[in-house]
Amino acid sequence: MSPQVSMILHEVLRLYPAVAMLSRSVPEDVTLGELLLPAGTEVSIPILQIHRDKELWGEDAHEFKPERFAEGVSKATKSQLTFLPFGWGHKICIGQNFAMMEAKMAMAMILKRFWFELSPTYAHSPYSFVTVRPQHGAQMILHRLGSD
Ligand code: HEM
Repeated sequence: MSPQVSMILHEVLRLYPAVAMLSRSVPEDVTLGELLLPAGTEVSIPILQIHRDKELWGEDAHEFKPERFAEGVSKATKSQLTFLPFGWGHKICIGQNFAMMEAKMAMAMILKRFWFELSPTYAHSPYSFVTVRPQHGAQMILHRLGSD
């Protein structure tokens, strides 16, 4: 499948990361720059805020622009840890490659048979309840290809 699909999926995961916030607990005293984190400290990693930070992503951080990822994730992030839809480190999502492949296959199967558009009943209201999801669902209208 074309690289454009990966770019689109990455941009969707940037704006709407399924997991909005991660936490880690510090097992032993750690010094981060001038900061001392004593053992037992809970650290939150605000993925959603990092993904939408204008200092990191530019003034258009809230806009849907898949072309940011035209040259891959490391170019888009300037090799910084600013794109974390699957987490990072030793607990990184074990299913990330599978999930990307699955999404591309599902897309290919749909696009082979249909074109689709958002239903006028759709109200854009993403919210985070365990995972980030559309609060009122995502109603689509599917048109069978070649039927009109
Ligand atoms: C778009 C789809 C998915 C997203 C956005 C996602 C995201 C995440 C995130 C953020 C974490 C936490 C990583 C961390 O703490 O650094 C995680 C962990 C995990 N994910 Fe996924 N995931 C997805 C799909 C999947 C799939 C398809 C599987 C299995 C087939 C899977 C299996 C796991 C497992 C087992 C962990 C725990 C890893 C550990 O604690 O060592 N995920 N995922």
